[in-house]
Amino acid sequence: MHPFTVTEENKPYFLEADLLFQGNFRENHLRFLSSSEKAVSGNFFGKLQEALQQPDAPATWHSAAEPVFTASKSVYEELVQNGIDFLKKGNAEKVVPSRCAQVALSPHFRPVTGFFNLLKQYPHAFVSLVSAPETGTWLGASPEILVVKDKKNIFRTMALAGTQKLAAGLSPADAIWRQKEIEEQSMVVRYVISCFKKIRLREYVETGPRTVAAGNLLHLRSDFCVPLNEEEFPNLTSRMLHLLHPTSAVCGQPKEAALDFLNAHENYNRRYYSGYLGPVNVQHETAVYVNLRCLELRENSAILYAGAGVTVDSDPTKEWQETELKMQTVSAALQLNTPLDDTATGY
Ligand SMILES: C=C(O[C@@H]1C=C(C(=O)O)C=C[C@H]1O)C(=O)O
Repeated sequence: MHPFTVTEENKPYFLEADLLFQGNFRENHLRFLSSSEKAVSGNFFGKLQEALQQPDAPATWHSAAEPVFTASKSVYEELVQNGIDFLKKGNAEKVVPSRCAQVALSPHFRPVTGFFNLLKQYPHAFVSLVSAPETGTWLGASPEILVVKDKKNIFRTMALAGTQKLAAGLSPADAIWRQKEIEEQSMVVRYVISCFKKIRLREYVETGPRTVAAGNLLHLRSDFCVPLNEEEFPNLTSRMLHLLHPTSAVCGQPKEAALDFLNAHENYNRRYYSGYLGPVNVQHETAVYVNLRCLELRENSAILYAGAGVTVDSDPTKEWQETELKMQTVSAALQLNTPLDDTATGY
């Protein structure tokens, strides 16, 4: 779990796994990787079932004490307008201002049920629930790969940007994009290629952009893949991870100028939102995702986070609406009074 920017309050944490299971949540469908894991799992699943069967027992999770600075519509629109003015002066090409909003939690809320709700609704997303004393508790359904290295030693990353609402009755293939979104996404493509260039890697395969659905939204996505040759490019995955983060999809372009703008104007702590998370070197696979479409749990509330790519052609009210739509992705997890549904848990 890695924050957007590393500071005294926001540190990266490597959380070591005690248990890895693959398959359906129901124990008879699980495949354990070792007998010791099976023993640990008995205890883990027993406690989990118990907690889920007693929805009125007091719920506890790790909750951070950081102050919360939410932005109203007018404050966020002003931030976007500041971003547009900053870009018009020629300081940068793109900035990604973000904000958070706080919503009350139902006393029946259970993080694990929220996790399963997200899993059911977004079968193609990276659905995660992380709870640790150091990070607090985060729940999310990310559509965006930062770096992947699969079992076949293929490296992958993507350029995801440009957002529109998925209209009822239409499929992603019917989407029509404006120049603003096409340019915004092509900046992310150029940024990914510039990272490959920094390490003199020319053998990547680029496909797209094509329209993809992520919950109620559509994005433009280009995919990059590199068959890994460890001799020529040792540690490519970790080198690319450090070069890519924060990408121009969540920060802006050029990176330093965009970061300066965000540090000076965003006026809140992103914490782990737009940082990254995911399994590292688990069974020879690494899958690190950008921490987007996420919420953070506090004692009696949830903090929703979202941002929007701003270029000189942006309209502050439309960018506000975009952040509202992005927040809806994960707030879907907050309708949590439904009992655990077995059919929702296969992955
Ligand atoms: C910044 C976010 O999303 C990113 C920004 C996008 C955009 O500006 O169109 C689209 C997808 C993500 O790369 C977010 O979800 O908070």
